[in-house]
Amino acid sequence: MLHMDLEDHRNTCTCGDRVHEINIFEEDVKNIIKFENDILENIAAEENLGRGAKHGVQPRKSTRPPVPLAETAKECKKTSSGFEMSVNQLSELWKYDMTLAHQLMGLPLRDCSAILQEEENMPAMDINSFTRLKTSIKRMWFEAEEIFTARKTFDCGWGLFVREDHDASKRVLTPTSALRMGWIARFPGPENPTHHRYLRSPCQHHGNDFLYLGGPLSLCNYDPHPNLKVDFSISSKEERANFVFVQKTEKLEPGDEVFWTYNISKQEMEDGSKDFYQESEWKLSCCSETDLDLVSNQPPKRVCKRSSQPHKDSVKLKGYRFCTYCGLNAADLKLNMKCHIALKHPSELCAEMSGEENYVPGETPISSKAFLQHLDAVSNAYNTLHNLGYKVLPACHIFEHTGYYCLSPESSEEQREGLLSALDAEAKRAFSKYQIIYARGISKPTKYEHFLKPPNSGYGSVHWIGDRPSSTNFSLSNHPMSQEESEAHLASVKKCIHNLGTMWMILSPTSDHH
Ligand SMILES: C[S@@+](CC[C@H](N)C(=O)[O-])C[C@H]1O[C@@H](n2cnc3c(N)ncnc32)[C@H](O)[C@@H]1O
Repeated sequence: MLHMDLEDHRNTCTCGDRVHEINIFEEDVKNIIKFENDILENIAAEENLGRGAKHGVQPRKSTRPPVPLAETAKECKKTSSGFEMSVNQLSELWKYDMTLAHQLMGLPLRDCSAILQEEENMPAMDINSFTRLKTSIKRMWFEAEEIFTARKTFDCGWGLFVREDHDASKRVLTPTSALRMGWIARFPGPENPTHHRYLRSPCQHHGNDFLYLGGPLSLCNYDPHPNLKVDFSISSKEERANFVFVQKTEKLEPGDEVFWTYNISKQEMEDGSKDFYQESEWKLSCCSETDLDLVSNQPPKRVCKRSSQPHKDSVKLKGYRFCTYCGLNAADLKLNMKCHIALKHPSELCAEMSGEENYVPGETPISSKAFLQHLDAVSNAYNTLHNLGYKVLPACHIFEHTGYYCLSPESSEEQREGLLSALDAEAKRAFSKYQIIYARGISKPTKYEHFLKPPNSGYGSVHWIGDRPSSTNFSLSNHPMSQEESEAHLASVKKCIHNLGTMWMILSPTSDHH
Protein backbone atom coordinates (compact mmCIF):
# COMPACT_ATOMS: atom_id res chain seq x y z
CA MET A 1 0.00 0.00 0.00
CA LEU A 2 1.03 3.54 -0.51
CA HIS A 3 2.69 4.48 2.71
CA MET A 4 4.70 7.61 2.31
CA ASP A 5 7.04 8.47 5.13
CA LEU A 6 4.51 8.36 7.87
CA GLU A 7 7.49 8.35 10.20
CA ASP A 8 8.84 11.54 8.67
CA HIS A 9 5.44 13.05 8.92
CA ARG A 10 5.25 12.24 12.62
CA ASN A 11 8.74 13.57 13.25
CA THR A 12 8.07 16.83 11.54
CA CYS A 13 4.83 17.71 13.31
CA THR A 14 5.75 20.64 15.48
CA CYS A 15 2.28 21.60 16.49
CA GLY A 16 0.17 19.07 18.38
CA ASP A 17 -3.14 20.28 16.95
CA ARG A 18 -2.05 19.73 13.42
CA VAL A 19 -2.55 15.98 13.36
CA HIS A 20 -5.99 16.49 14.83
CA GLU A 21 -6.83 19.18 12.31
CA ILE A 22 -5.65 17.02 9.45
CA ASN A 23 -7.84 14.18 10.69
CA ILE A 24 -10.84 16.47 10.68
CA PHE A 25 -9.88 17.56 7.21
CA GLU A 26 -9.72 13.94 6.11
CA GLU A 27 -13.44 13.78 6.83
CA ASP A 28 -14.03 16.82 4.58
CA VAL A 29 -11.98 15.29 1.82
CA LYS A 30 -13.80 11.99 2.18
CA ASN A 31 -17.14 13.70 1.77
CA ILE A 32 -16.09 15.79 -1.20
CA ILE A 33 -14.58 12.78 -2.90
CA LYS A 34 -17.61 10.63 -2.24
CA PHE A 35 -19.78 13.32 -3.78
CA GLU A 36 -17.58 13.49 -6.86
CA ASN A 37 -17.40 9.76 -7.01
CA ASP A 38 -21.16 9.47 -7.31
CA ILE A 39 -21.26 12.05 -10.05
CA LEU A 40 -18.39 10.43 -11.90
CA GLU A 41 -19.99 7.04 -11.77
CA ASN A 42 -22.94 8.50 -13.62
CA ILE A 43 -20.69 10.21 -16.13
CA ALA A 44 -18.61 7.09 -16.72
CA ALA A 45 -21.74 5.15 -17.52
CA GLU A 46 -22.60 7.67 -20.21
CA GLU A 47 -19.14 8.11 -21.61
CA ASN A 48 -18.25 6.75 -24.98
CA LEU A 49 -15.12 4.85 -24.03
CA GLY A 50 -14.55 3.63 -27.54
CA ARG A 51 -12.14 6.43 -28.39
CA GLY A 52 -8.46 5.85 -28.00
CA ALA A 53 -4.99 5.68 -29.34
CA LYS A 54 -2.70 3.50 -31.31
CA HIS A 55 0.93 4.26 -31.37
CA GLY A 56 3.00 1.19 -31.89
CA VAL A 57 4.49 1.15 -28.41
CA GLN A 58 4.25 -1.37 -25.66
CA PRO A 59 3.89 0.06 -22.17
CA ARG A 60 6.81 -0.87 -19.99
CA LYS A 61 6.34 -3.29 -17.11
CA SER A 62 7.16 -1.27 -14.07
CA THR A 63 7.65 -3.85 -11.38
CA ARG A 64 9.86 -6.81 -12.04
CA PRO A 65 11.16 -8.99 -9.27
CA PRO A 66 14.93 -8.64 -8.88
CA VAL A 67 16.84 -11.30 -10.78
CA PRO A 68 19.83 -12.60 -8.86
CA LEU A 69 22.84 -11.91 -11.02
CA ALA A 70 25.95 -12.94 -9.22
CA GLU A 71 28.12 -12.03 -12.18
CA THR A 72 27.12 -8.39 -12.37
CA ALA A 73 29.83 -7.11 -10.10
CA LYS A 74 32.44 -9.19 -11.86
CA GLU A 75 31.50 -8.06 -15.32
CA CYS A 76 32.00 -4.43 -14.30
CA LYS A 77 35.67 -5.08 -13.81
CA LYS A 78 36.26 -6.27 -17.35
CA THR A 79 37.54 -3.55 -19.56
CA SER A 80 37.75 -2.72 -23.18
CA SER A 81 39.91 0.03 -24.58
CA GLY A 82 37.53 0.45 -27.50
CA PHE A 83 38.17 0.53 -31.23
CA GLU A 84 40.23 3.51 -32.32
CA MET A 85 39.06 5.41 -35.36
CA SER A 86 38.66 8.93 -36.68
CA VAL A 87 35.67 11.15 -35.86
CA ASN A 88 34.54 10.72 -39.46
CA GLN A 89 34.69 6.94 -39.32
CA LEU A 90 32.91 6.84 -35.98
CA SER A 91 30.20 9.06 -37.40
CA GLU A 92 29.82 6.69 -40.35
CA LEU A 93 29.40 3.72 -38.01
CA TRP A 94 26.96 5.64 -35.83
CA LYS A 95 24.83 6.42 -38.90
CA TYR A 96 25.16 2.81 -40.06
CA ASP A 97 23.87 1.62 -36.68
CA MET A 98 20.94 4.02 -36.86
CA THR A 99 20.07 2.85 -40.38
CA LEU A 100 20.19 -0.82 -39.37
CA ALA A 101 18.11 -0.13 -36.24
CA HIS A 102 15.56 1.60 -38.46
CA GLN A 103 15.49 -1.04 -41.17
CA LEU A 104 15.64 -4.13 -38.99
CA MET A 105 14.05 -3.17 -35.70
CA GLY A 106 11.62 -0.44 -36.63
CA LEU A 107 13.26 2.45 -34.81
CA PRO A 108 12.64 5.85 -36.42
CA LEU A 109 15.60 6.83 -38.55
CA ARG A 110 17.82 8.90 -36.28
CA ASP A 111 20.22 11.42 -37.73
CA CYS A 112 22.44 14.18 -36.48
CA SER A 113 23.73 17.11 -38.49
CA ALA A 114 26.47 18.18 -36.07
CA ILE A 115 29.67 19.31 -37.81
CA LEU A 116 32.33 16.64 -38.12
CA GLN A 117 35.50 17.96 -36.61
CA GLU A 118 38.49 15.61 -36.58
CA GLU A 119 40.52 15.18 -33.39
CA GLU A 120 44.29 14.82 -33.29
CA ASN A 121 44.13 11.99 -30.80
CA MET A 122 41.68 9.99 -32.91
CA PRO A 123 43.67 8.59 -35.85
CA ALA A 124 41.80 6.81 -38.63
CA MET A 125 41.51 3.02 -38.57
CA ASP A 126 42.99 1.31 -41.59
CA ILE A 127 40.44 0.80 -44.30
CA ASN A 128 40.46 -3.03 -44.24
CA SER A 129 39.87 -3.21 -40.49
CA PHE A 130 37.17 -0.58 -40.82
CA THR A 131 35.37 -2.52 -43.55
CA ARG A 132 35.62 -5.74 -41.49
CA LEU A 133 34.19 -3.94 -38.49
CA LYS A 134 31.33 -2.57 -40.53
CA THR A 135 30.54 -6.08 -41.75
CA SER A 136 30.60 -7.36 -38.15
CA ILE A 137 28.20 -4.62 -37.12
CA LYS A 138 25.82 -5.49 -39.91
CA ARG A 139 25.96 -9.16 -38.96
CA MET A 140 25.28 -8.45 -35.30
CA TRP A 141 22.13 -6.47 -36.16
CA PHE A 142 20.91 -9.25 -38.42
CA GLU A 143 21.55 -11.90 -35.74
CA ALA A 144 20.00 -9.81 -32.97
CA GLU A 145 16.97 -9.12 -35.12
CA GLU A 146 16.13 -12.84 -35.07
CA ILE A 147 15.48 -12.59 -31.34
CA PHE A 148 14.89 -8.94 -30.53
CA THR A 149 13.03 -5.96 -31.80
CA ALA A 150 12.71 -2.34 -30.68
CA ARG A 151 9.62 -0.63 -29.32
CA LYS A 152 8.88 2.71 -27.82
CA THR A 153 8.42 2.49 -24.07
CA PHE A 154 6.29 5.01 -22.25
CA ASP A 155 9.02 6.27 -19.97
CA CYS A 156 12.49 5.37 -21.28
CA GLY A 157 12.44 6.18 -24.99
CA TRP A 158 12.97 3.16 -27.25
CA GLY A 159 13.77 -0.18 -25.69
CA LEU A 160 14.82 -3.67 -26.75
CA PHE A 161 12.19 -6.41 -26.59
CA VAL A 162 12.08 -10.14 -27.29
CA ARG A 163 10.20 -10.56 -30.54
CA GLU A 164 6.61 -11.71 -30.17
CA ASP A 165 7.24 -14.46 -32.71
CA HIS A 166 10.54 -15.58 -31.18
CA ASP A 167 10.87 -19.33 -30.84
CA ALA A 168 13.19 -19.87 -27.87
CA SER A 169 14.19 -23.32 -29.14
CA LYS A 170 15.68 -21.73 -32.26
CA ARG A 171 18.50 -19.87 -30.57
CA VAL A 172 19.61 -20.57 -27.00
CA LEU A 173 21.94 -18.03 -25.48
CA THR A 174 24.51 -19.57 -23.18
CA PRO A 175 28.10 -18.65 -22.20
CA THR A 176 29.39 -20.73 -25.09
CA SER A 177 26.89 -19.45 -27.62
CA ALA A 178 26.60 -15.85 -26.53
CA LEU A 179 25.36 -13.33 -29.06
CA ARG A 180 27.54 -10.46 -30.25
CA MET A 181 25.35 -7.45 -29.68
CA GLY A 182 27.58 -4.43 -29.22
CA TRP A 183 30.77 -2.71 -30.30
CA ILE A 184 32.83 -0.32 -28.24
CA ALA A 185 34.75 2.63 -29.62
CA ARG A 186 36.47 5.71 -28.31
CA PHE A 187 34.49 8.87 -28.91
CA PRO A 188 35.51 12.54 -28.93
CA GLY A 189 35.36 14.70 -25.82
CA PRO A 190 32.86 17.45 -24.91
CA GLU A 191 34.51 20.10 -27.13
CA ASN A 192 33.63 18.12 -30.23
CA PRO A 193 30.27 18.99 -31.84
CA THR A 194 29.38 15.30 -32.19
CA HIS A 195 30.15 14.40 -28.56
CA HIS A 196 26.50 14.46 -27.42
CA ARG A 197 25.42 11.66 -29.82
CA TYR A 198 27.50 9.16 -27.96
CA LEU A 199 26.14 10.07 -24.52
CA ARG A 200 23.08 7.99 -25.31
CA SER A 201 25.12 4.94 -24.60
CA PRO A 202 28.44 5.63 -22.92
CA CYS A 203 29.96 2.38 -21.88
CA GLN A 204 32.77 2.71 -19.41
CA HIS A 205 35.76 4.95 -18.97
CA HIS A 206 39.19 3.80 -19.98
CA GLY A 207 41.74 6.21 -18.61
CA ASN A 208 40.79 9.60 -20.03
CA ASP A 209 38.99 8.15 -23.02
CA PHE A 210 35.25 8.23 -23.59
CA LEU A 211 33.89 4.89 -24.73
CA TYR A 212 30.70 4.43 -26.70
CA LEU A 213 28.65 1.26 -26.93
CA GLY A 214 27.07 0.84 -30.35
CA GLY A 215 25.05 -2.04 -31.80
CA PRO A 216 21.66 -3.51 -30.87
CA LEU A 217 22.54 -3.77 -27.19
CA SER A 218 22.57 0.02 -27.03
CA LEU A 219 18.77 -0.04 -27.38
CA CYS A 220 18.51 -1.87 -24.09
CA ASN A 221 17.24 0.33 -21.29
CA TYR A 222 18.79 0.62 -17.87
CA ASP A 223 17.46 -1.37 -14.95
CA PRO A 224 19.25 -2.27 -11.72
CA HIS A 225 17.85 -5.81 -12.07
CA PRO A 226 19.11 -6.91 -15.47
CA ASN A 227 17.69 -9.92 -17.24
CA LEU A 228 20.65 -10.18 -19.59
CA LYS A 229 24.18 -11.08 -18.72
CA VAL A 230 26.68 -9.04 -20.67
CA ASP A 231 30.29 -10.01 -21.14
CA PHE A 232 33.08 -7.90 -22.58
CA SER A 233 35.88 -10.34 -22.90
CA ILE A 234 34.74 -13.77 -23.88
CA SER A 235 37.86 -14.03 -25.92
CA SER A 236 41.27 -12.83 -24.84
CA LYS A 237 41.98 -11.55 -28.35
CA GLU A 238 42.19 -7.80 -28.03
CA GLU A 239 39.96 -6.99 -30.95
CA ARG A 240 37.19 -9.22 -29.67
CA ALA A 241 37.34 -7.46 -26.31
CA ASN A 242 35.90 -4.46 -28.12
CA PHE A 243 32.74 -6.40 -28.83
CA VAL A 244 30.06 -7.09 -26.27
CA PHE A 245 28.41 -10.48 -25.93
CA VAL A 246 25.05 -11.21 -24.44
CA GLN A 247 23.78 -14.30 -22.69
CA LYS A 248 20.32 -14.82 -21.34
CA THR A 249 20.09 -15.16 -17.58
CA GLU A 250 16.40 -15.27 -17.03
CA LYS A 251 13.64 -17.00 -18.91
CA LEU A 252 12.66 -14.41 -21.44
CA GLU A 253 9.21 -14.61 -22.90
CA PRO A 254 8.18 -13.21 -26.26
CA GLY A 255 7.27 -9.57 -25.77
CA ASP A 256 9.48 -9.08 -22.68
CA GLU A 257 11.62 -5.99 -22.50
CA VAL A 258 15.27 -6.73 -21.82
CA PHE A 259 17.31 -4.65 -19.44
CA TRP A 260 20.93 -4.21 -18.52
CA THR A 261 22.69 -2.34 -15.73
CA TYR A 262 25.20 -0.52 -17.96
CA ASN A 263 27.54 -1.27 -15.10
CA ILE A 264 25.77 1.21 -12.87
CA SER A 265 24.99 -0.47 -9.58
CA LYS A 266 21.79 0.18 -7.68
CA GLN A 267 23.87 1.76 -4.93
CA GLU A 268 25.66 4.14 -7.33
CA MET A 269 22.33 5.09 -8.82
CA GLU A 270 20.80 5.77 -5.42
CA ASP A 271 23.68 7.78 -4.02
CA GLY A 272 23.85 9.72 -7.29
CA SER A 273 27.52 8.90 -7.98
CA LYS A 274 26.56 7.46 -11.41
CA ASP A 275 23.58 8.05 -13.61
CA PHE A 276 22.66 7.70 -17.26
CA TYR A 277 22.28 10.76 -19.46
CA GLN A 278 18.81 12.10 -20.07
CA GLU A 279 17.51 12.10 -23.62
CA SER A 280 17.77 15.90 -23.67
CA GLU A 281 21.53 15.56 -23.26
CA TRP A 282 22.11 13.24 -26.22
CA LYS A 283 19.37 14.49 -28.53
CA LEU A 284 20.06 18.13 -29.37
CA SER A 285 18.53 20.47 -31.93
CA CYS A 286 20.87 19.09 -34.62
CA CYS A 287 19.37 15.60 -34.09
CA SER A 288 16.29 14.29 -35.83
CA GLU A 289 14.07 11.21 -35.92
CA THR A 290 11.92 10.27 -38.88
CA ASP A 291 9.35 7.54 -38.85
CA LEU A 292 6.93 7.66 -41.70
CA ASP A 293 4.83 4.82 -40.27
CA LEU A 294 4.06 6.67 -37.09
CA VAL A 295 3.44 10.09 -38.55
CA SER A 296 -0.21 9.94 -39.43
CA ASN A 297 -3.15 12.23 -39.18
CA GLN A 298 -5.51 9.44 -38.27
CA PRO A 299 -7.29 10.09 -35.00
CA PRO A 300 -5.91 7.78 -32.30
CA LYS A 301 -7.47 4.33 -32.10
CA ARG A 302 -7.81 2.27 -28.98
CA VAL A 303 -5.71 -0.85 -28.46
CA CYS A 304 -8.39 -3.30 -27.48
CA LYS A 305 -6.44 -6.31 -26.29
CA ARG A 306 -5.82 -5.29 -22.69
CA SER A 307 -8.69 -2.91 -22.23
CA SER A 308 -11.56 -5.19 -21.24
CA GLN A 309 -10.90 -4.45 -17.57
CA PRO A 310 -8.53 -1.52 -17.43
CA HIS A 311 -7.11 -0.54 -14.03
CA LYS A 312 -8.07 -3.87 -12.51
CA ASP A 313 -4.45 -4.98 -12.15
CA SER A 314 -3.48 -1.74 -10.47
CA VAL A 315 -6.06 -2.32 -7.75
CA LYS A 316 -4.27 -5.52 -6.83
CA LEU A 317 -0.95 -3.74 -6.47
CA LYS A 318 0.60 -4.48 -3.10
CA GLY A 319 3.71 -3.12 -1.44
CA TYR A 320 4.30 -0.12 -3.64
CA ARG A 321 5.13 3.51 -3.01
CA PHE A 322 5.13 5.20 -6.36
CA CYS A 323 6.65 8.60 -6.90
CA THR A 324 4.01 10.56 -8.79
CA TYR A 325 6.68 12.75 -10.33
CA CYS A 326 8.74 10.09 -12.13
CA GLY A 327 6.79 6.87 -11.57
CA LEU A 328 9.58 5.08 -9.72
CA ASN A 329 8.55 2.50 -7.14
CA ALA A 330 10.41 3.59 -4.01
CA ALA A 331 9.30 0.48 -2.13
CA ASP A 332 11.01 -1.71 -4.71
CA LEU A 333 14.27 0.17 -4.33
CA LYS A 334 13.81 0.64 -0.57
CA LEU A 335 14.08 4.40 -0.97
CA ASN A 336 12.70 6.97 1.42
CA MET A 337 10.08 8.73 -0.69
CA LYS A 338 10.45 12.14 0.92
CA CYS A 339 14.18 11.99 0.37
CA HIS A 340 13.68 10.83 -3.23
CA ILE A 341 11.25 13.64 -4.05
CA ALA A 342 13.47 16.27 -2.44
CA LEU A 343 16.63 15.16 -4.22
CA LYS A 344 15.26 14.15 -7.62
CA HIS A 345 12.34 16.57 -8.12
CA PRO A 346 13.19 19.90 -6.47
CA SER A 347 12.41 21.78 -9.66
CA GLU A 348 8.91 20.25 -9.85
CA LEU A 349 8.30 21.08 -6.17
CA CYS A 350 9.32 24.70 -6.78
CA ALA A 351 7.05 24.88 -9.83
CA GLU A 352 4.12 23.68 -7.70
CA MET A 353 4.94 26.25 -5.04
CA SER A 354 5.08 29.04 -7.58
CA GLY A 355 1.73 28.00 -9.01
CA GLU A 356 2.89 29.34 -12.38
CA GLU A 357 1.92 27.43 -15.48
CA ASN A 358 5.13 28.42 -17.25
CA TYR A 359 7.50 28.28 -14.32
CA VAL A 360 11.14 28.63 -15.36
CA PRO A 361 13.31 26.38 -13.16
CA GLY A 362 15.78 28.29 -11.04
CA GLU A 363 14.31 31.70 -11.80
CA THR A 364 12.46 32.43 -8.56
CA PRO A 365 14.73 32.25 -5.49
CA ILE A 366 13.52 29.89 -2.79
CA SER A 367 14.47 29.40 0.85
CA SER A 368 15.35 26.06 2.32
CA LYS A 369 12.55 26.44 4.87
CA ALA A 370 9.82 27.16 2.29
CA PHE A 371 11.05 24.20 0.25
CA LEU A 372 10.90 21.82 3.23
CA GLN A 373 7.46 23.11 4.16
CA HIS A 374 6.13 22.30 0.71
CA LEU A 375 7.82 18.91 0.78
CA ASP A 376 6.14 18.24 4.11
CA ALA A 377 2.77 19.32 2.70
CA VAL A 378 3.15 16.98 -0.28
CA SER A 379 4.16 14.11 1.97
CA ASN A 380 1.17 14.79 4.23
CA ALA A 381 -1.21 14.89 1.31
CA TYR A 382 -0.10 11.45 0.19
CA ASN A 383 -0.39 10.07 3.73
CA THR A 384 -3.86 11.48 4.17
CA LEU A 385 -5.18 10.03 0.94
CA HIS A 386 -3.52 6.73 1.71
CA ASN A 387 -5.22 6.68 5.11
CA LEU A 388 -8.48 7.31 3.36
CA GLY A 389 -7.95 4.22 1.24
CA TYR A 390 -7.12 5.88 -2.08
CA LYS A 391 -4.46 4.55 -4.39
CA VAL A 392 -2.34 7.42 -5.66
CA LEU A 393 -0.61 6.37 -8.88
CA PRO A 394 1.75 8.27 -11.17
CA ALA A 395 0.02 9.68 -14.24
CA CYS A 396 2.75 8.15 -16.38
CA HIS A 397 1.60 4.65 -15.34
CA ILE A 398 -1.78 5.04 -16.95
CA PHE A 399 -0.57 3.51 -20.22
CA GLU A 400 0.43 0.36 -18.40
CA HIS A 401 -2.98 -0.07 -16.81
CA THR A 402 -5.11 0.74 -19.82
CA GLY A 403 -3.27 -0.56 -22.87
CA TYR A 404 -3.10 2.88 -24.46
CA TYR A 405 0.13 3.61 -26.25
CA CYS A 406 2.05 6.85 -25.97
CA LEU A 407 2.58 8.90 -29.11
CA SER A 408 5.65 9.34 -31.22
CA PRO A 409 7.44 12.68 -30.74
CA GLU A 410 6.24 13.68 -34.23
CA SER A 411 2.59 13.26 -33.33
CA SER A 412 0.22 16.06 -34.25
CA GLU A 413 -1.55 18.40 -31.83
CA GLU A 414 -4.80 16.74 -32.83
CA GLN A 415 -3.48 13.28 -31.91
CA ARG A 416 -2.28 14.57 -28.55
CA GLU A 417 -5.62 16.17 -27.83
CA GLY A 418 -7.40 12.95 -28.77
CA LEU A 419 -5.24 10.83 -26.53
CA LEU A 420 -5.47 13.32 -23.65
CA SER A 421 -9.21 13.11 -23.85
CA ALA A 422 -9.11 9.30 -23.78
CA LEU A 423 -6.64 9.20 -20.89
CA ASP A 424 -8.64 11.74 -18.95
CA ALA A 425 -11.73 9.59 -19.32
CA GLU A 426 -9.75 6.57 -18.16
CA ALA A 427 -8.43 8.43 -15.13
CA LYS A 428 -11.94 9.46 -14.17
CA ARG A 429 -13.12 5.91 -14.57
CA ALA A 430 -10.24 4.63 -12.42
CA PHE A 431 -11.19 7.12 -9.76
CA SER A 432 -14.89 6.41 -9.71
CA LYS A 433 -14.54 2.65 -10.00
CA TYR A 434 -11.43 1.84 -8.03
CA GLN A 435 -10.58 5.00 -6.02
CA ILE A 436 -7.37 5.35 -8.01
CA ILE A 437 -5.99 8.86 -8.26
CA TYR A 438 -3.63 9.42 -11.15
CA ALA A 439 -1.39 12.35 -10.28
CA ARG A 440 1.51 14.22 -11.73
CA GLY A 441 3.31 15.35 -8.55
CA ILE A 442 0.43 16.75 -6.54
CA SER A 443 -1.54 17.89 -9.55
CA LYS A 444 -4.10 16.59 -11.94
CA PRO A 445 -2.58 15.89 -15.36
CA THR A 446 -4.21 18.37 -17.71
CA LYS A 447 -2.01 18.05 -20.81
CA TYR A 448 -0.96 14.97 -22.76
CA GLU A 449 2.67 15.72 -21.70
CA HIS A 450 1.64 15.41 -18.04
CA PHE A 451 1.09 11.69 -18.67
CA LEU A 452 4.71 11.27 -19.74
CA LYS A 453 7.54 10.74 -17.33
CA PRO A 454 9.25 14.07 -16.57
CA PRO A 455 13.04 14.29 -16.34
CA ASN A 456 14.58 14.33 -12.89
CA SER A 457 16.04 17.59 -11.64
CA GLY A 458 18.46 18.17 -8.73
CA TYR A 459 19.32 20.71 -6.04
CA GLY A 460 21.47 22.48 -8.65
CA SER A 461 18.34 23.39 -10.64
CA VAL A 462 17.01 25.57 -7.81
CA HIS A 463 18.03 29.16 -7.05
CA TRP A 464 18.41 28.91 -3.28
CA ILE A 465 18.20 31.84 -0.89
CA GLY A 466 21.08 31.14 1.47
CA ASP A 467 22.08 27.53 2.09
CA ARG A 468 20.45 24.69 0.19
CA PRO A 469 18.67 22.15 2.43
CA SER A 470 20.61 19.21 3.80
CA SER A 471 20.50 16.23 1.48
CA THR A 472 19.98 13.80 4.35
CA ASN A 473 17.65 15.50 6.80
CA PHE A 474 14.32 16.81 5.51
CA SER A 475 12.71 17.39 8.85
CA LEU A 476 11.07 20.74 9.48
CA SER A 477 12.09 20.59 13.12
CA ASN A 478 15.27 22.54 12.35
CA HIS A 479 13.04 25.37 11.11
CA PRO A 480 10.70 26.30 13.99
CA MET A 481 7.50 27.96 12.83
CA SER A 482 5.60 30.82 14.42
CA GLN A 483 1.87 30.37 15.11
CA GLU A 484 1.10 32.27 11.94
CA GLU A 485 3.49 30.17 9.89
CA SER A 486 2.05 26.95 11.35
CA GLU A 487 -1.41 28.03 10.28
CA ALA A 488 -0.22 28.93 6.80
CA HIS A 489 1.52 25.58 6.60
CA LEU A 490 -1.59 23.71 7.62
CA ALA A 491 -3.52 25.60 4.95
CA SER A 492 -0.92 24.54 2.42
CA VAL A 493 -1.22 20.89 3.51
CA LYS A 494 -4.96 21.14 3.00
CA LYS A 495 -4.43 22.73 -0.39
CA CYS A 496 -2.22 19.82 -1.47
CA ILE A 497 -4.80 17.30 -0.29
CA HIS A 498 -7.44 19.28 -2.07
CA ASN A 499 -5.40 19.39 -5.29
CA LEU A 500 -5.02 15.65 -5.27
CA GLY A 501 -8.27 14.58 -3.68
CA THR A 502 -10.59 16.71 -5.73
CA MET A 503 -8.70 16.65 -8.96
CA TRP A 504 -11.32 14.76 -10.91
CA MET A 505 -14.13 17.18 -10.26
CA ILE A 506 -16.47 17.47 -13.19
CA LEU A 507 -15.74 21.14 -13.49
CA SER A 508 -12.03 20.49 -14.03
CA PRO A 509 -10.58 22.04 -17.23
CA THR A 510 -10.33 18.83 -19.28
CA SER A 511 -13.86 17.75 -18.53
CA ASP A 512 -14.97 19.97 -21.40
CA HIS A 513 -13.98 17.13 -23.67
CA HIS A 514 -16.98 15.20 -22.48
C1 LIG B 1 21.51 2.95 -23.86
S1 LIG B 1 20.22 4.01 -24.20
C2 LIG B 1 18.81 2.97 -24.21
C3 LIG B 1 17.97 3.16 -25.45
C4 LIG B 1 17.25 4.46 -25.48
N1 LIG B 1 16.04 4.40 -24.68
C5 LIG B 1 16.94 4.95 -26.88
O1 LIG B 1 15.80 5.42 -27.12
O2 LIG B 1 17.81 4.89 -27.72
C6 LIG B 1 20.12 4.87 -22.68
C7 LIG B 1 19.15 6.03 -22.67
O3 LIG B 1 17.83 5.54 -22.57
C8 LIG B 1 17.10 6.24 -21.57
N2 LIG B 1 16.92 5.29 -20.45
C9 LIG B 1 17.46 4.09 -20.33
N3 LIG B 1 17.04 3.49 -19.21
C10 LIG B 1 16.22 4.34 -18.61
C11 LIG B 1 15.45 4.29 -17.40
N4 LIG B 1 15.49 3.25 -16.61
N5 LIG B 1 14.70 5.35 -17.09
C12 LIG B 1 14.67 6.44 -17.91
N6 LIG B 1 15.36 6.54 -19.06
C13 LIG B 1 16.12 5.50 -19.41
C14 LIG B 1 17.96 7.44 -21.20
O4 LIG B 1 17.64 8.50 -22.07
C15 LIG B 1 19.35 6.94 -21.48
O5 LIG B 1 20.25 7.97 -21.78
